[in-house]
Amino acid sequence: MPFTYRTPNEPSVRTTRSTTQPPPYVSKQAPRRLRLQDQERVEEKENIPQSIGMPTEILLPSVSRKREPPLPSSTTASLPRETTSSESRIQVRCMARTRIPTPHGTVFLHLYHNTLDNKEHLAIVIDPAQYSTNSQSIAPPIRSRSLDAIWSDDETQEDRILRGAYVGRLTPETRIPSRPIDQSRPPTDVPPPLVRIHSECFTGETIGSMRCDCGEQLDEAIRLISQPIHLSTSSSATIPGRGAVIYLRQEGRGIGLLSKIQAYNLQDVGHDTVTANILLGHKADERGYDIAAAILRDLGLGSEQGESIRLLTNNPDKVMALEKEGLRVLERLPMVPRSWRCQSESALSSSAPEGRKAGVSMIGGDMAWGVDLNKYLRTKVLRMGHILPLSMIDEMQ
Ligand SMILES: Nc1nc2c(ncn2[C@@H]2O[C@H](COP(=O)(O)OP(=O)(O)OP(=O)(O)O)[C@@H](O)[C@H]2O)c(=O)[nH]1
Repeated sequence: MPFTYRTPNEPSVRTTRSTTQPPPYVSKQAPRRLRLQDQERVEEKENIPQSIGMPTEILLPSVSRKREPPLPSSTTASLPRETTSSESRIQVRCMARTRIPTPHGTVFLHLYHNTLDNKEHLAIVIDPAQYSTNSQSIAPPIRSRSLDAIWSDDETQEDRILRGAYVGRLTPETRIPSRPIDQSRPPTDVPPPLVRIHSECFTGETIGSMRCDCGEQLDEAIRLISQPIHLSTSSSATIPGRGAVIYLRQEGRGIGLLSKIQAYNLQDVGHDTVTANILLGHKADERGYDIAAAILRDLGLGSEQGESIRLLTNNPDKVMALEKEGLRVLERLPMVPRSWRCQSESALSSSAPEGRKAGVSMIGGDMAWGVDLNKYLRTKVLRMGHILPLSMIDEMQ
């Protein structure tokens, strides 16, 4: 008996299936925008305040138990007065920041809460000059306004250190709490920071799946942002690389891991990544970038008061979404798959299947290549409008 996947707007598609299997799958998960509308209606009805109120648990003996206060006025005040998009509503707060050593150098992981969803979105800030003990950087430090704000009158130095509101290095001997930062940034000759908006991909980033290029892209973004910056004023002068990866918890282009796993099975029976989403009752892409924009503003990146940004992406939607949010994107830089750039036979391992190299797609790993990935990349270009030269991949066939 034929198996029919029904979707509200699409004609049904038939594949073959045994009669002993369960009834056809119909996704009960509405597209993201509809879900958010529903959530807003419930909030309005129940008059739930749009502040973020989570308790701060004790982690240090000297830190007192406190409720998290409402968003600091500095963050709210940084929002433009006239807004047409969601930016007037969404507020973010950096709850904690810490140093993470990586194969590409030191990064600062920032964990954010927001007033739109209950996910913990992240910012990976690459600005090692802040960590350096000996240099006075000529570039403005990339810091979170909400993290550096004073959260309450009785906030102690220990509270601030615990949540990462410190400057320089944190050591057993050195603990220098940060101060609230000035909104304005003096203009500099330093090139605008590199920024990537990255969407969560458990399969690609955690278990090294080569169905997609997500793991490699995350690694490549951190690597690129960490590269020293050559200053135009002098051919030899460089400063440490600086920028940020905004890591959004929008697994599977916003459809969630369950649906993405089902979509992979649809891909194995012959559909591409776009059709698979649609057959499950989703849109090809259900992501939003309003939270990313709010986080960037909080970091002083792309906002009126901050620096403009250079965005690492092949996806024109991301550039448009940020510009619609009022952010200043000076330039788009492509994310060309490593295997496309490194086409010689010797560059592809002969020992591993499909040219896979050890550590591929993990942070600090090598390049990914394979039949599934090839299909995925092609579909992104041909059906999702991603800007990549397909001629490069064709030369590899
Ligand atoms: N639904 C679905 N999501 C996928 C699939 N493969 C990867 N993803 C998700 O796709 C997201 C990444 O989006 P991509 O379309 O690869 O790239 P992008 O972020 O739009 O564009 P770039 O900035 O150029 O990388 C992550 O959330 C992944 O979990 C798939 O086959 N189906």
